[in-house]
Amino acid sequence: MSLFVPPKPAPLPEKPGLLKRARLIARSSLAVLQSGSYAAPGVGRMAVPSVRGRRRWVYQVRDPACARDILVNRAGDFPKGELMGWMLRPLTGDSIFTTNGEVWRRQRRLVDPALEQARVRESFARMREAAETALQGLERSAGPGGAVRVDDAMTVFAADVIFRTIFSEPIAEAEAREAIAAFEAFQDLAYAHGMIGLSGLPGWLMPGTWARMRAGKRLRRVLKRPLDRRLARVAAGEPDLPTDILASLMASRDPETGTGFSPDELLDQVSMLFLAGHETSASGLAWALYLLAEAPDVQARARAEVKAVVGGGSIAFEHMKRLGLVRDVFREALRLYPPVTTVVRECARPEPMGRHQARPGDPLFVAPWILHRLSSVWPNADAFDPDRFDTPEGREAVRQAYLPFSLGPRVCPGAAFALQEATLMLALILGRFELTRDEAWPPPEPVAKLTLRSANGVTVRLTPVSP
Ligand code: HEM
Repeated sequence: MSLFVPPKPAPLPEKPGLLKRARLIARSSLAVLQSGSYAAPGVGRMAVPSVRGRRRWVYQVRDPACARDILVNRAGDFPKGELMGWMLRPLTGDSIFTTNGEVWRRQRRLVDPALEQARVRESFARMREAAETALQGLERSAGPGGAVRVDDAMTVFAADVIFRTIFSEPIAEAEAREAIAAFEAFQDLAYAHGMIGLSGLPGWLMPGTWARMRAGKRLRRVLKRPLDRRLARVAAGEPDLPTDILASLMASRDPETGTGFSPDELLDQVSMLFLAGHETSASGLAWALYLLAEAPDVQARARAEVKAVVGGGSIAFEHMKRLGLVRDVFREALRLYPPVTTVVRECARPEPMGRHQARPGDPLFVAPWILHRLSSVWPNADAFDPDRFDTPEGREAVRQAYLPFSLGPRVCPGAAFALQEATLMLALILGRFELTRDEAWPPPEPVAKLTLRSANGVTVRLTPVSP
């Protein structure tokens, strides 16, 4: 069986000048990652323009052992940088995503119970409602064999899932549009500001700083409405309140200090869950659908699995663990197209990085994008091969260099949630449609901002299949 090998983005031009480099990085952080090799582990570095006179280096970590040291073994020595906090603060406040030290540890202790396995199981029915709504939308936009922008459809779906599982209410269409538009404006500016910020330019001098703050506020307003409704119901002592992620966040008490989240902190955490939980899942799903459309053999086998497991009835939580191939399709999409292409940390003190000496404050780009494609670790690294997870070589490669959800103490607490929502959505789509390439659509152009997207969207033809 021949495997589908998606085209890799073009490598960086040989020795681009500083301005050209700045333009490439402002468009996509893949420019930093693509400057290194996909063949062998290593740590590279790239100069970025600096306004502070002294040359600034960004380190590109594509060595599995070094990545593990930074994220797992010595995580405390490589905190998140203030630049990321500044970039995201207008949307997520001082939430778990950007804090460090004791503040982060307390937040993590309070957030973990909201996303633990049992709660993910409880969320299944709400995820299925959102998936059914998304399917109806796909049916309407596809018609027979029509081309559909599946990246847009998956963004609305993932936003709806987050809304329903946090608040136990669907997101109204107008609110979804408002939230997604605000988020997109925010993400473009936040990314550009983060990259420009590497140069040391103060935020108040960057064009678009106010627009980023306004976009963050707009999105927070959408999320504050259902939060206020719930706080009012709790204050009124209403019985039978929903048991959902918000209820868990409100009830959470830090076992060490006995404190819970204040209403302002709740808004920060809810906004952070919206940011961390919808763009990433939407990105992974869109790439998975693209890969399935290009790999008819894998698609047919995955559809047969769905039919064998679910039969003609409604999909249930109990089916999830038997949808192994569908799940591996998603895991393989996360390998080739990790939604978080770069996990960014900084040095707290001088550190040897490969052949170089990094200085305190130097940014480290730990790169799932490259680690997942290292030809010295992954057999047939560039091919779409979901069966690899079932082979001894594949399992070894996963152990060494598979980190779509990061690793260590700051590993994504939403991983089980994301795998469940994606397996469910893919299974429902496979049961309802055959996916084929849209010949009018040029191959996708991966562009990494806060998450990995395709510059020209992801379009797939959907043809209804008989049940
Ligand atoms: C395919 C989907 C997802 C992917 C690929 C993903 C990936 C990641 C990665 C790589 C990180 C580490 C970022 C860093 O350290 O800089 C992270 C952190 C995080 N993710 Fe996810 N994520 C996904 C879905 C979700 C979902 C659905 C939720 C919540 C419902 C979530 C909540 C979080 C939170 C709260 C953090 C911060 C953890 C901390 O710093 O302690 N993620 N995610």
